[in-house]
Amino acid sequence: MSISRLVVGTRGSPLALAQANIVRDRLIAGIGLDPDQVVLEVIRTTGDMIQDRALSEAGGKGLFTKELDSALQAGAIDLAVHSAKDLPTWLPDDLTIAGYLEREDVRDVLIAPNARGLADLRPGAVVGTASLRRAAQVRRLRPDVTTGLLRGNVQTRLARLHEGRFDATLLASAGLRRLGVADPSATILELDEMLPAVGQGAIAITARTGDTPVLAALDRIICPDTGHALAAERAFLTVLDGSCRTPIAGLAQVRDGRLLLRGLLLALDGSEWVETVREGPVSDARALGDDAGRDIQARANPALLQHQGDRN
Ligand SMILES: NCc1[nH]cc(CCC(=O)O)c1CC(=O)O
Repeated sequence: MSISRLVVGTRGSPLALAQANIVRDRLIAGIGLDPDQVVLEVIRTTGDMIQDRALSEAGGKGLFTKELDSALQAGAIDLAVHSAKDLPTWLPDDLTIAGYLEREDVRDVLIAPNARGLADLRPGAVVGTASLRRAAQVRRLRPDVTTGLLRGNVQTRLARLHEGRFDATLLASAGLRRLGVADPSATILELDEMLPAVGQGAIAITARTGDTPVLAALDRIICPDTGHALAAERAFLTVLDGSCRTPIAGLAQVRDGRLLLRGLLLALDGSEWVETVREGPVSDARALGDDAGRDIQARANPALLQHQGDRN
């Protein structure tokens, strides 16, 4: 069965639209559709309407996906584009992750008008972020630094920072690149100081389970190595339950059929952490992730895991 029209569901934020347009361009080039055969359908999610609270207090990641899931289930869209980072570990049975585009830069960036890195922040600096993972890793290296809630889309956060309320903020390099933002105050953070979130830098595409024509079309634009990396990272996160109140970082990198996975769990204030590394063939991706999660579970101070299962 050949495809005559594809409806791509996306959130309406500038980053979401940029990502949906990347997928749309790939579909047009990859399966030879006319531009007018691939249309974007913008869907507002609950998460887009919450500006004042940390997401961890408002109910977690599913807030960005629920409405897109419903649109897929209702047949209003044929595929949905997500930041893999914001995709919950659990999906409804009738939906599936068709795959991921080739991953962008996975690293985080420090945006600080007066500092060239974490070590260079003034004593007692205030870093704005809504990410427990970023806050914990900043405080691991700089216990003197305090963190304050700064959320909203990328442009909002940059605007608040440059108003002078914070000394610095952290953003994903991938998002800045996709938005074409080149902030002169940006310094890339290396993986040893700031391990990214599971899925960071990857664009995920979901579709209906068993929708063969759509899944076959998506097969032609997805990146298998990113799929292996994400399988390991998501298995890792699933073991630890990825509670929004537990800072967790994880990154798998694939080279020549081998996968290297790093996982990290931290105390909220960065005073304690447990890390683990697994290496093996990509065919074992899920098992490596699972194993890494269990290793952290076994070695972590139980107090670090106490928020497990909090997610609703
Ligand atoms: N939670 C918001 C979000 N989801 C994905 C990205 C960046 C793009 C990516 O990681 O692929 C961002 C912004 C940020 O963290 O700076």
